[in-house]
Amino acid sequence: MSKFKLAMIQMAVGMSKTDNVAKAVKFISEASSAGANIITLPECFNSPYGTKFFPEYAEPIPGPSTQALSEAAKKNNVYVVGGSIPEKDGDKVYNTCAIYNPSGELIAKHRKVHLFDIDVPGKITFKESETLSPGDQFTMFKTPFCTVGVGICYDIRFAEMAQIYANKGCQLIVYPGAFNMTTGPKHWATLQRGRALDNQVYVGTASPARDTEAGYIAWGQSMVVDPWGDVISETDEKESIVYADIDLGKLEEMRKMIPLRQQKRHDLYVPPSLNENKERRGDLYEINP
Ligand SMILES: O=C(O)CCC(=O)C(=O)O
Repeated sequence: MSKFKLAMIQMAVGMSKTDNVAKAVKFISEASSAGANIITLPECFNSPYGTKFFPEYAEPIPGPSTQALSEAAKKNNVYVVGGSIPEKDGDKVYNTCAIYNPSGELIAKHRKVHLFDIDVPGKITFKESETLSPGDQFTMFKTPFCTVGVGICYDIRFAEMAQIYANKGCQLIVYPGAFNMTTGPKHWATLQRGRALDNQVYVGTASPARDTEAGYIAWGQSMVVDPWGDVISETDEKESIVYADIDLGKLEEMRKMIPLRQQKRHDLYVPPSLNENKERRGDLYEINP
């Protein structure tokens, strides 16, 4: 099954959690009717994006929002990469993506590992760490179509993470994300094309639709990039579904023509301290064809 259809849902997210979840379920059903096999929701699909909202909207996994995703995955016989929700675990809140298989089983959970703490004076200051805790694991899952790596939004800026996913066999990396009106136009597409080109993988992103009335205005422009770095499907700022036909044959062909994976000088990239630690080095640079 080297060909499949990927859908990235760009949905408007409002103040009502119930409405947000109902909308996500409706979009999953629509994407499935259009033939999608793997469907990704945006970051924070059940809650407005903002540090004050995270604790208020947080719930455990499983909980009502992810239970709805589990049922939608099963009913529509699809993989659902559940964007993210504020996840409550004890006294901590994480920005977490729950992933369901077509039987409705939770097969993986990614807690955003790099928290979005930036300060661009006069433009945007945001500090997720005010209310969120970071995850401490990378997350991959296997499907009959391909192996998928998961990152959330700011995670896309960290090239090593994508490289580790690719080295461990991922052919697709998905990033539910909510870039903003400052970094969106400057970095969003470039980062995706960079991650795709460096690692010769497909990259897909799903953003909330833009709401100019919101406290945090998401950029939108969900897209899918192929291993050549070409944007093969994208949308503007409004609600919509981005579909892409993924062809792993094209990925393999590209990797043969430009054999970066065989040419990498792993012996030169590793700092001496790591070089002595074979186990850790293997973890970083193990190649999984
Ligand atoms: O990296 C950026 O510019 C935006 C990141 C972001 O919005 C997020 O991590 O939620």
